[in-house]
Amino acid sequence: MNHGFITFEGIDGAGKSSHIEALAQWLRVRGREVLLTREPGGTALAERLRELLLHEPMDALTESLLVFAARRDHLRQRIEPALARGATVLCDRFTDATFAYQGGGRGFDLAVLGQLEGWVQQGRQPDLTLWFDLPPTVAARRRAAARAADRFESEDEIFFTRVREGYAARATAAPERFIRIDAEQPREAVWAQIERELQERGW
Ligand SMILES: Nc1ncnc2c1ncn2[C@@H]1O[C@H](COP(=O)(O)OP(=O)(O)O)[C@@H](O)[C@H]1O
Ligand SMILES: Cc1cn([C@H]2C[C@H](O)[C@@H](COP(=O)(O)OP(=O)(O)O)O2)c(=O)[nH]c1=O
Repeated sequence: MNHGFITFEGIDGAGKSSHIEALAQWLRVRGREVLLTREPGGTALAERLRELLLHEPMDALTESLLVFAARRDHLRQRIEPALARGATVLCDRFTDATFAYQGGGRGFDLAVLGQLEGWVQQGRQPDLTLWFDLPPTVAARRRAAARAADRFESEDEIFFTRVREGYAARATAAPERFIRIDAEQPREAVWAQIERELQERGW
């Protein structure tokens, strides 16, 4: 039976948060220890950096350094120890979000992001990435109905189109770990796809 590191990705409003808890339950009833966490965040330090990232104005390099600083702390304090004891880690966003938002959305240098990724992760990559993909217009409609926008969520459709392209490029570069979830479907169909994809892969 598979275990390891699963990440959830997609533009804001794609429906990730609605399914991550359901997947945690699905794994727990199958006897797995599950760590449910998120980025930026997951440790006291990283949650403080998250507050700054979501609300304080800053340039794309500062943003990139802060998300990777938060990630470093999160990996060392929580993700790596959980994987070492055999738990399954479910993380709401990880480095693909940095390539999509800072790289795609903000247009920041992908080569620099690749170097930071190498330093911070020392080769660690998710075993599986569920990419919730849908048109930015649909996601914007869902967000508008659900919550007040933070610094990223107030960006326009062009920004989210670039973020989506950033995810698509990461998926093309690592097809073995990416699963594209059709997030435009009704909730039940999204969940059915997630369950099917995991079962097919022996999770
Ligand atoms: N498949 C779906 N169809 C319609 N609305 C959805 C679907 N999945 C989630 N939603 C709604 O869209 C909003 C954003 O979902 P959320 O899970 O917070 O997205 P994310 O975590 O990806 O930003 C919420 O109000 C949620 O109830
Ligand atoms: C992990 C990560 C997130 N982000 C952004 C994307 C999201 O808009 C925001 C927070 O993500 P998220 O937790 O999905 O927001 P919410 O709680 O509102 O659903 O941070 C980056 O820009 N780069 C990153 O590396």
